[in-house]
Amino acid sequence: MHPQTLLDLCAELVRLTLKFEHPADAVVSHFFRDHRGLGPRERATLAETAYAVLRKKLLFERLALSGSGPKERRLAILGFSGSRDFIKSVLSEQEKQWLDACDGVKPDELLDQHRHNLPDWLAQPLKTQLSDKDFWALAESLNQSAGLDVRVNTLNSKREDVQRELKAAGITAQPTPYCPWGLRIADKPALNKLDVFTRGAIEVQDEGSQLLALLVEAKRGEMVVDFCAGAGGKTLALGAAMRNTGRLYAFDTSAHRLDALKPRLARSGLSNVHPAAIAHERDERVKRLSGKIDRVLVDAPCSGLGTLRRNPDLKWRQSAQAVQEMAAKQTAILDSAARLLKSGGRLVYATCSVLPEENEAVAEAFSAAHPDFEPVPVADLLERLLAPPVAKTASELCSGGESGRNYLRLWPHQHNTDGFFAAVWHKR
Ligand SMILES: C[S@@+](CC[C@H](N)C(=O)[O-])C[C@H]1O[C@@H](n2cnc3c(N)ncnc32)[C@H](O)[C@@H]1O
Repeated sequence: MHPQTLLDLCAELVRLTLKFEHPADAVVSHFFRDHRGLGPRERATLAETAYAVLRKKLLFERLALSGSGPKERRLAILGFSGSRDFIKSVLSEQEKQWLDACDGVKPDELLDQHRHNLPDWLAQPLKTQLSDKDFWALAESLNQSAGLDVRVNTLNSKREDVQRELKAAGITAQPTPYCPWGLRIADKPALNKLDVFTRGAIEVQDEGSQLLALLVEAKRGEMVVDFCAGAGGKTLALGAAMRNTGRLYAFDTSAHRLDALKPRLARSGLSNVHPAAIAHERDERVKRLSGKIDRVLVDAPCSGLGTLRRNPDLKWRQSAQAVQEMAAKQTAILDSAARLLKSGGRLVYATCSVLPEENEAVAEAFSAAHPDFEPVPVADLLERLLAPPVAKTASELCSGGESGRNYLRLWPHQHNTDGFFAAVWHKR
């Protein structure tokens, strides 16, 4: 494809994603369906350019002020994911001079917002939680793309065997640093055609997500509920931990998301999973199981702001008000899901948000309102669940409470996972 045509397409895709009418990944997929002739490299350039603009929107809009021509073209030039020489081959003299001037701008000449590229309502609570050094490290890491982790299906495979099999296919994979089920894959190759994938030995899943499922510690023969199961990333991990025994209910209000679980279940070899679409968190099905369940995972709907490496558009599509509304929803879901537990059972509340409003605040309000639920320090659990030698460093994954051990708190810049939170209770 001629570079000029590619740049025009990049500008068009940037225009469409910046409308924020739909999630960026949906806009990109739709665009590719409308342009079927695009090759894999062109698709990669287009998607990465649009994502680069979403990541650095504030900086690029500031730099674009001094250019000329359509704004989306200027943004696409700044975010273009190919080489500078390639893009310059199609720019006018004026555009080249402007781009050189932009490349020459030094970070210390910029306002903070143009360096961190976060909306104020999000930057403020992050600055409150983190040291200055950590805040800037986080901002930097959120502007990188995420790595590729897989969870090995321990029902039918061993991690070291899968690692060897991937190596034979030319793919380098290392055990994830914390989770005993995970492999971190180098260079993000396509995995879905590999035998190891089609026969259900691996599922793509961030190490942080794997750790949330690990905290449930689901066991053989138990009754377990994955209350917000979605497409079942954690359901599959729980089912394997239960060794395909007992009963694992996968609830969600979205039948559409649960449908996406079905092919994954078929690959996994699990037959102990019972997906069920519920109308809302107080659905009859939930009431019927009240007091009967050993373990409940509430992987709550949230702002998703821990996943900005993958979904950079969320910082522009979410708002402080939406987060507040989300926190009310999370509280209602957690309250309702807790009723499922029998005494001695375990409740795990999790989000992929980095905001205390959706995390510690929800957990602390729940503890205060439910004296029959005893908070379990997550660091204690991890010391037992992680393999040595990382088990000794479990507290580095945690924060909250006087000892700093109460909650799981994963950060992209520290743990190389998405941002995650988890709180755990034991029902007395
Ligand atoms: C964070 S996602 C779940 C991701 C999933 N657990 C996984 O590992 O792939 C949250 C899910 O909660 C579901 N949800 C929203 N409101 C709900 C409710 N009131 N009761 C149950 N699920 C709900 C959403 O449809 C969404 O699938």
